[in-house]
Amino acid sequence: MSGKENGLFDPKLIEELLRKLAMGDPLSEKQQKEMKDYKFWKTQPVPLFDEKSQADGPIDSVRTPDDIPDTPLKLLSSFEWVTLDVENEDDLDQIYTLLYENYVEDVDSTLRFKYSHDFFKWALKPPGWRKDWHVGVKVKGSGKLVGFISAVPMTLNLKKGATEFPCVEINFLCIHKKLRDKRLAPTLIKEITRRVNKQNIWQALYTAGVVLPAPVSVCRYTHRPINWSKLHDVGFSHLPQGESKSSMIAKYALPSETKTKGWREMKLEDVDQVHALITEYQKRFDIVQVFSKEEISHWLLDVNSCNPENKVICSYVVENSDGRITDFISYYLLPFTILNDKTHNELGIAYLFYYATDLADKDGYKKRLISLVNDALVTAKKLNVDVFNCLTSQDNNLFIDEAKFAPGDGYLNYYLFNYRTKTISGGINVESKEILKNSTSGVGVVML
Ligand SMILES: CCCCCCCCCCCCCC(=O)SCCNC(=O)CCNC(=O)[C@H](O)C(C)(C)COP(=O)(O)OP(=O)(O)OC[C@H]1O[C@@H](n2cnc3c(N)ncnc32)[C@H](O)[C@@H]1OP(=O)(O)O
Repeated sequence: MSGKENGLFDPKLIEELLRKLAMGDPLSEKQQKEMKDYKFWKTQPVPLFDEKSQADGPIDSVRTPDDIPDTPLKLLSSFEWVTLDVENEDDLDQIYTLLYENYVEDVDSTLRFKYSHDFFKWALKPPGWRKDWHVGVKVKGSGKLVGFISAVPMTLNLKKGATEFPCVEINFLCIHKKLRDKRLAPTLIKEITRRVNKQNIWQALYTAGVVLPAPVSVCRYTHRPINWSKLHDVGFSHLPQGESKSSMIAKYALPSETKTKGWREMKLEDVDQVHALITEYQKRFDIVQVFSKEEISHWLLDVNSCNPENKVICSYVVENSDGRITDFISYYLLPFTILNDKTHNELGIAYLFYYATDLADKDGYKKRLISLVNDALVTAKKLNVDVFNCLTSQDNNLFIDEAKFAPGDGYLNYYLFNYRTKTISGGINVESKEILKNSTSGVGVVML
């Protein structure tokens, strides 16, 4: 049952919110076009829809960086390629402005992603990051940034260890609203591909709300109100029939303190143990990111953050009486700015990130996940989070109901560039899109 159906939310407003959170609409006819209509994507090394089973592996013929042109594709004479420097505050401001004003679809939007410089530094500067993978298009003369795409390095592991290769994660593709539908996106995609190929990397992972040829998996967004009263104030949650405001507030109330014994914030000294824990835990999924210890420090602790007060990533561990770390859980914060509301100017939003536990027994495992997530919700509330999101990826389906997450209308499609493999369960029924209760997904990788 979706959040809309069970009367949790005001249908129109919440649908719009969910779409923005998911960066994509529920499947519309326009999106379900045929392969021949994907003028750009049909020329790219990606799997077709409903492909007859073929052997797993790269789609393109083998090439070397020397086979790749040294210079970028030509742009119209009024535009130029730029490389953005995420260590330079002015460049960060330009990325911020482009995304703030254009990453959300509707012109009259009252919500904007409240990106921060810290968020970009975290998202765009993991170990091994390259400046020339932060690609922009500017208008010559005015110097205005009108297009952006980024790649960050990662190691991907498929099929429970059977295949492992270096690849990139592509994110933040954005084109100024006034330049939409002019085929600039394919140009940016080809340019980032060229720059990545020059480094002898031939595969990429990316997610999108839109349907493109052809998803390796699809997950559904779910949402857990934390501050129901505020969500109601700003018009995102309506009062279901037969309920009172106080009954809704009581429904979503959380304890003031965490309950798991040994729960505490993750520290730098925990990196080795957390690295071992997640490496073991990830073996249960079909598509995962392989982390180095350096990457764990970056993604879970944001060790290079200049502003520890302005948290982007929150990670907690459970340490037992022997000093052993048995579990960890993390989430990242990306609030919305609310425009035109007299009382509230920000909506606090958390996204579940990575977690792991060493508990193997089946019943205990589910209970453990529920208590970890509930404790994460308690900590998120203290950080002024109003709604906590998670996908049907990982083993999230085991706690979604119990921790009071409601399915949304947003879906996230996962794609591999230049790699073919069998589709992976995203924790939902592919036809009905219903969440598979008590059945988990094969998707272990979490994308921003
Ligand atoms: C080895 C290394 C490989 C590296 C590269 C790996 C691939 C990376 C792929 C990128 C992963 C990005 C991951 C993220 O960041 S997902 C987030 C995407 N960004 C947004 O949704 C922000 C708001 N929207 C926009 O800024 C624009 O509408 C965008 C930029 C999305 C399209 O601009 P515009 O609306 O002005 O269109 P066009 O005329 O230029 O181009 C039309 C063509 O573009 C295809 N299109 C539309 N949306 C997407 C999309 N989200 N991924 C891939 N392709 C997309 C579309 O099907 C059509 O192709 P075809 O239907 O004719 O075939």
